[in-house]
Amino acid sequence: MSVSNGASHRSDGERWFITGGCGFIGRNLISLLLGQGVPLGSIRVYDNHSAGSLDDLKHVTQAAEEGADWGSGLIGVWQGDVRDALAVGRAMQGSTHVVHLAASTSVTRSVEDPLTDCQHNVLGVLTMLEQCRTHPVEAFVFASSSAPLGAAAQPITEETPPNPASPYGASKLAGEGYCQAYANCFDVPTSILRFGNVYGIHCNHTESVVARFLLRALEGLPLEIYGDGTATRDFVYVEDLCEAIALAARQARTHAGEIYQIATHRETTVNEIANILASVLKDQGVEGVTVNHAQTRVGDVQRNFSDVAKAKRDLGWEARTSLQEGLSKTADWFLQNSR
Ligand SMILES: C[C@H]1O[C@H](OP(=O)(O)OP(=O)(O)OC[C@H]2O[C@@H](n3cnc4c(=O)[nH]c(N)nc43)[C@H](O)[C@@H]2O)[C@@H](O)[C@@H](O)C1=O
Repeated sequence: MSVSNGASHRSDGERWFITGGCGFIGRNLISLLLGQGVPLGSIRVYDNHSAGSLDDLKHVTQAAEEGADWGSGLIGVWQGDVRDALAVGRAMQGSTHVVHLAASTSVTRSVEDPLTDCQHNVLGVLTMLEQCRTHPVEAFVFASSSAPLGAAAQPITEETPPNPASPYGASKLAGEGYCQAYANCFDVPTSILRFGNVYGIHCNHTESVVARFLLRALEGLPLEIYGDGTATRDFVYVEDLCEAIALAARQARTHAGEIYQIATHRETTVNEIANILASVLKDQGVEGVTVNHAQTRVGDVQRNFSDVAKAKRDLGWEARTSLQEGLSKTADWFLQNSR
């Protein structure tokens, strides 16, 4: 099957509501939707400004304004907490496609403070789903992760039994459960996407390995590898991931309650990431990148990569960007924006 990832979709009548839309993935999703022809006034962002603000969004488009209304010709940015049912209910009025990206995304922070992780990730999604029960929508896309699966046999598939290795994995698993329950019990068209390790442009998420490596290299500091660097992950380029979000949202009614792994089926070690980045940076004039080793983190799994056949079969999606190309684009963006 040839996969076009939905480039020519008609977007008439869609009104996108993106929680966490000022953050890394949100900014890229907005950029993709605008490129697909979704009008500015058909996109609304709901964000607590913890990982991004209106100013960050302005790297993607200048046409965004606090509180702008649907159809105003501007992206509306509404500030609020996803656990605040009243505020989120008000902001969501009129939306058709909800993408729930707002979350606490750090495995390490979840180990330090499991309760806060739970409050953001579990109560957050539940509050959003409650709103979709009372204000019906065409789609509710939930940003999950491979973290619910923990140290499972590799590659993981949608059939792999969950066994979270961290509170973060547990909170994402609970979110998946609520999405399935709301699809089964209340007919909310939920789509659960388990993201691989996302990297790419417009990233200010300084805790993920690619961003941290780049920021340190550009400051002339050694890359810090936790453990011996043989841990593996499945790195997916953010633009590819956003194509999957848009496709899943537009097909949520057909596949309500389904889980999809959104990654590349390629297993890459942290050492390989360090090596590719060092060579990409060298090509761009940043020489002499070095590496330090630090202790392994609690809650980390050793191996993780995903079978992605189900997303290709049902959604018509597959990742298109090679690791070399994606890391090169990412390094380029950091060189231009982080100094
Ligand atoms: C799917 C899942 O993906 C992410 O969780 P993560 O896999 O913990 O991501 P990470 O980028 O923190 O670590 C990846 C690997 O890289 C190792 N590592 C080495 N050296 C450094 C280092 O210097 N920094 C970091 N951060 N990691 C390092 C680290 O020990 C681990 O083995 C989240 O986005 C999460 O939201 C999510 O859903």
